[in-house]
Formats: sequence, C-alpha cells, structure tokens
Amino acid sequence: MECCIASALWCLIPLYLLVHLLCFMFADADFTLLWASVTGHRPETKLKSLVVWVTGASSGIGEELAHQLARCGSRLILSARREDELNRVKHRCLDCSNLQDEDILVLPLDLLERTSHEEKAKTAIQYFGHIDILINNGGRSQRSLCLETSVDVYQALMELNFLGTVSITKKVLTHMTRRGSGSIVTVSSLAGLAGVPLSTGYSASKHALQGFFNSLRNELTDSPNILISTVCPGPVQSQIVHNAFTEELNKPLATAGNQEHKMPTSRCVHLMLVGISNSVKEMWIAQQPFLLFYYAWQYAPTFAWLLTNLMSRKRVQNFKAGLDADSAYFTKAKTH
Ligand SMILES: NC(=O)c1ccc[n+]([C@@H]2O[C@H](COP(=O)([O-])OP(=O)(O)OC[C@H]3O[C@@H](n4cnc5c(N)ncnc54)[C@H](O)[C@@H]3O)[C@@H](O)[C@H]2O)c1
Repeated sequence: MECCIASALWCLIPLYLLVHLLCFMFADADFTLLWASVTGHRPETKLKSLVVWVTGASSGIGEELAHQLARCGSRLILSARREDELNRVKHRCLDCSNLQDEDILVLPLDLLERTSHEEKAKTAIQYFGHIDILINNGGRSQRSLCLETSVDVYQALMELNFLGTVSITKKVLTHMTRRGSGSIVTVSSLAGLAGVPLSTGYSASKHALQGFFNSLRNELTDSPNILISTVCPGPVQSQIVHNAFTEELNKPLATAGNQEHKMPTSRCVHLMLVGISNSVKEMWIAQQPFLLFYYAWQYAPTFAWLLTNLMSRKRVQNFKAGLDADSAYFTKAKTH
C-alpha cells in the first residue's frame, strides 16, 4: 500500500513540473493566482460594498485599483498627496460605477508625514465606521547607479516605501485586530524578491517590505481572519519610471522611456483583485520572461543569476548610453 502511494507521488512530480512549464510559457501570474482566477471567487461578488483604502491612488496602479474597485461596488478611501488628482480619480470612479458621491472619501495623505498617519486613519475609520481592506500601493522607484547615488536617496526610498507603509499599516492593523478581521495588501515588486540593477535602494526597500509582511503574517496566526498579502508585479504601465528617484534627491530622470511594452495596468490590477478576493498571500504578476525568473529564483537560484546577469549587463549599458534602460528586456527595443 505504502509502495503504491509512493509511486503515485512520484508520478505526480512530472505532472507538477509540466504544469509549471505550461505556466512559464503562457502565464502572466503564479499558478495559485491563475488557479484562483479560473476557479475562485469573482472580485465583483467578493469585494462589493467592502471599504477599501488605497494609497498612491492618484496615478498608475493605484488609480486603476480605484477604478476597478468602484466597478466592483467597493466603497473607497483614496489617498495620495495631490488632492486635485484624487478628485479627478474620484470623478472617474463615479462615472464608471453605481457609487454615490458619499461612497468615495478623498483623503490626502503624505506617506512621509508619519505624525499625520494616526489622524488620517481615524478620519477614514470614522467616515465609514470601519476599514475592510488597506492596499499599501504608494511608492517610488529608482533609476541610478549605486556608485553615483547619494545616501540621501537611499534614505528617502526607505522612508517612503518601507517606513511610510509600515506606519500606515500599524494604524490600520490596530483597528483590524480589534475588529477581528481585515486585509492588508502591500504592493511590493519583482524587485522585492530579487535584485534589479539601477534600483539598489528601491529593491532594498521592497525586500524590507517582504521581510516585514512575511514576519507579520506569522505573528498574526491567532487572528486567522486578518489577511496579509503581498503583490509582486513585474514591469507594469504607470508613471513609476517618470517619478523615479535618480542619483540626487529632486533630480528628475532624463528619459522615462516608452511604457507600451509593459503589462497593461488593467490586467495587473484585475489579477490583484482576484488574489485579494481569494485570500492569496503572495501574488506574482508578470509577463514573460519575468515570470520565468520568479520560478527560477525560487527553484534554481544559481541558474537564475546566470540568466539575469545577461539582461542586467544590457540594462546598465543602456542606462549609461542615456537610453531607456528597460528596453534591454525586450526584443523590440524601445529607446525613446
Ligand atoms: N509599475 C511598475 O512597473 C511596478 C512594478 C512593481 C511594483 N510597483 C509598485 O506599484 C506601486 C504603484 O506604483 P505605480 O507603478 O502605479 O507608479 P506611479 O508613480 O504611477 O504611482 C505611485 C503612486 O504613489 C504615490 N506617492 C508617491 N509618493 C508618495 C508619498 N510621499 N505619499 C503618498 N503617496 C505617494 C504617487 O502620488 C502615486 O499615486 C508602487 O509601490 C510601486 O513600487 C510598480
């Protein structure tokens, strides 16, 4: 009997590997998330009426999150620094959904102003009575070589991406643990799982987030109704390159490059909402060849470094030549 079970298990291994191979070739998300997207709960049913707080809601992934959540019927708290942009996003959400004006709270917030976070969380909780989901999405990236980058830039990246996120999380988590339920979803990155050239500080800040939330998840085992979820997208269309830190604080990037070759924002956000609706704890969302690397880093890191080093060299060369660094990853180079 034991022998039969053992041989059955051995037969499952090639099947398991085959499934992963198919995922490598055709998928744009990890296997668990894709499975949830086919068989799991739909965001339209699961997220309807829930109160969702989105940081970094004024552009890119955050704006699209607001848009798709509004269509699901979620009530929203929209935060970022620029109130006028948040009002624009709010009107866009009202136009595409059945939500009423009072269903969306515009709550300007600077992730760097940590002393304001308690008051902001209080305002959000008082307005709707509770928060079901916090999506920690606000953040900035980096495009600069380590040797040329001021330590002030590294500090700014950690202050914003890591400490700003931790600070808001702590305020909302207190409320959720008291209530006994809630979800904290954090937009990390592919750079939170592996290194990315020209983004040493950004990658460090996202690794810090991964470490923090993976540990927090373990710490909350006595609160099974609190979901801690991290999202690791590969390149996605947004303003992220345009807004990236460079070698010096306040120095804009010379060329942001074309974003068209990246994953459409709507697809990334749809997968995120599927993951949230199905309590997926870690989501990998990326087009190929990036998704392949996620798996390679997991299963065969030395081989993965061999592959990524080839691409990294080209990326750095592009950057030094004043071209769009990201074009190194695509056969059809986008250099302007
Ligand atoms: N676009 C990608 O390729 C990609 C890939 C992986 C992860 N991400 C992550 O996705 C998240 C969203 O980025 P995006 O791609 O939409 O870029 P984006 O630049 O379009 O949006 C970033 C958002 O963060 C906000 N923000 C920046 N500084 C802030 C501050 N001090 N206080 C409050 N809000 C602030 C911006 O106003 C904006 O709303 C980020 O955490 C980013 O690291 C993006």
